[in-house]
Amino acid sequence: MTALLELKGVTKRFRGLEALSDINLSLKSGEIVGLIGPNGAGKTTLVNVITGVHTADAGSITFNGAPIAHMRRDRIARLGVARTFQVVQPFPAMTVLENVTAAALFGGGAASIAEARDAAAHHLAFCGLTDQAGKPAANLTLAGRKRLELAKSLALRPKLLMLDEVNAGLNPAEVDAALELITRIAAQGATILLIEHLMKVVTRTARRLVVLHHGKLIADGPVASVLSDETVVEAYLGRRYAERMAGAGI
Ligand SMILES: Nc1ncnc2c1ncn2[C@@H]1O[C@H](COP(=O)(O)OP(=O)(O)OP(=O)(O)O)[C@@H](O)[C@H]1O
Repeated sequence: MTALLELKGVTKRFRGLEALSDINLSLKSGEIVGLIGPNGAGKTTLVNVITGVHTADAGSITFNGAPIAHMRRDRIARLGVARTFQVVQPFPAMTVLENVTAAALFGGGAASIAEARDAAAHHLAFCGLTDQAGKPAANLTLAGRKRLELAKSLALRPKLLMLDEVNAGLNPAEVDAALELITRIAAQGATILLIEHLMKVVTRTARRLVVLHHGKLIADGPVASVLSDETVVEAYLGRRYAERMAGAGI
C-alpha cells in the first residue's frame, strides 16, 4: 500500500537545539500509530512540522502524493490533515454546535452555513455531544471539551488525524469512552497518530508504535517488539515496565 504520509530526513532546529533529527516516517491509510517518548522528545514538534505550524529546516514531507513541507498550514488542513491540541482551544463564548459549524465551514467543504450546521450536528452525534450542542463551549467539562476538539477535527474531514494527549486529565471511564471514539474514527478510514503518555491507552488502540527520544526516531514497529526493544526500555519505559508487559503477554 502506498504511504498517506511520508517524511524523509526531516530536521527541525530551534536555535541551538535539534528538536527533530533526520526523521524518516511513513504512515499508511487507516493505521492507528502510537507516538511515544519522554517529555521534550519532539512529539509535538513533529506534529507542528507536519501541519505547517513550523517549517522543517531540512527534509521532505509528502501527504497523499503532494509535497507539503513548505505549504501554508490552512492549505495543509484542507488536504485532510487535522490535529487536536494538548490544551484544548474552543471558542469559549460560542456554543458547542457553533464551534463545530465554524470548523465545517473553514475546512470541511460545506457550501453554506446550513450545510455546515447539518455536518456539525452529525459530528456532535458521533462524538456523543448532541445533548450539549446549545451550551457555550466554556461550560463543558474537560472530557466534554476533548470530545468537542475531536468533533471539530472530524468536521475537517481528515484523512490524517493527529491526537496530542487527547486523554490527558481524563478519569478511567472517560479514557475508555475516548478510546472507543478513537477506534470508531479509525474504522471510518482515517489514519490516526496518537501521541500519548498513558501506555495503557497506546497499547489498547495502536498496532504500531513510533518512539522519539531527543529528537531522534529510535524505534518504529509492532507494539510488542517496540516495547521490548532495549533502546526503548532504557530511554523511556524503564525495566520494571518492560518486565510487567512481558508478564502480561504484550
Ligand atoms: N517554539 C519553540 N521554540 C523553541 N524551542 C522549542 C519550541 N517548541 C519546542 N521546543 C523545544 O523542542 C524540544 C521538543 O519539544 P516538544 O514539545 O516537541 O516535545 P514533546 O515530546 O512534545 O514533549 P511533551 O511530551 O512534554 O509535550 C524541547 O526541548 C522544547 O523545549
